[in-house]
Amino acid sequence: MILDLDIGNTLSKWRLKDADSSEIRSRGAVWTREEWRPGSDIPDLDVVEAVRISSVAREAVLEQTVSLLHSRVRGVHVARSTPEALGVVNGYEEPHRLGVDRWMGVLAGYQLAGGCCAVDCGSAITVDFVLPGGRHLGGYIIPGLRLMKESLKLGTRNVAIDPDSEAEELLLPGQRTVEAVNHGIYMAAVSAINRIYSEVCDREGVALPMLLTGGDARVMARGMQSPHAVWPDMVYGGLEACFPLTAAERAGRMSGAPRVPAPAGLEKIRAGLAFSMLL
Ligand SMILES: Nc1ncnc2c1ncn2[C@@H]1O[C@H](COP(=O)(O)OP(=O)(O)O)[C@@H](O)[C@H]1O
Ligand SMILES: CC(C)(COP(=O)(O)O)[C@@H](O)C(=O)NCCC(=O)O
Ligand SMILES: [K+]
Repeated sequence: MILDLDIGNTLSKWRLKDADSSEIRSRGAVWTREEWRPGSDIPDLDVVEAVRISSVAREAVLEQTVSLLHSRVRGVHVARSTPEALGVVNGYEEPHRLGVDRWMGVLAGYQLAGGCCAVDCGSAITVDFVLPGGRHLGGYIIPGLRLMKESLKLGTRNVAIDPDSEAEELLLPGQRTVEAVNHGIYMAAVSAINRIYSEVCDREGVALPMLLTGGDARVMARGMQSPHAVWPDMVYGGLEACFPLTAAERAGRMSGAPRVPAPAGLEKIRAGLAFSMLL
């Protein structure tokens, strides 16, 4: 079995992949914490022959995790952000500072779709662009839905929030505090992504397919104006592409990859942008 780990700021996600059949056998998530030990909520390492890790947690957490794994597993592969990989040139001035989960998403997106807009809706929402030739432009970082809610709670006296409720009637003005917060934050996040996408496509003169991942990908997808696909395993896709271990991976196939969404025409994107400027 191959154990894939995606350690985010909120949740540490794992999945077990059969090295022979390439099938995903099980998956789970635990809160990201200081220490990571196999236990009831974490898979049994006896069946694991290789581990692949993407981590944006504190370096000490990663080091501890890796040393724990090294004593039990033969192959431990830790992903790093690099200046170039798999035909993509990292757009950051200091490439190693790009969050490795973003880099994994960009590499997976490029392998699947060529140029694309990769959106990761987790603790933070990140929007990254890579052009058809493989040039990563860099991206945008905004607080995720939960962080936005928590910041309101921290910074105000009378704003009650419900961290677990999702906005439903998104466009309506809220008539209770919780509703006003949910709708406001949802509008802030989806409007930002829609605008960023249109502005960058307009500027670069190319309509790019949009791929979404992360804990809030599904709810965010409902507000996207452009054709898009949700790919829950996009970060894992980057790990597969960087460290191919199975026959399918060596042939370039990534588990759970969606069909590439056909983007709207550039003219339509530009028309939408012009319309939004008039409002
Ligand atoms: N059951 C859940 N538990 C925790 N967070 C959830 C859950 N469902 C959705 N979320 C949302 O997903 C986010 C975490 O998504 P994830 O992509 O795992 O983040 P990260 O990679 O930053 O750890 C939370 O901030 C929250 O908004
Ligand atoms: C932007 C992030 C916090 C997103 O992390 P996540 O929401 O997935 O937990 C992470 O990619 C990160 O720590 N990046 C380093 C800074 C950067 O990418 O510029
Ligand atoms: K993220």
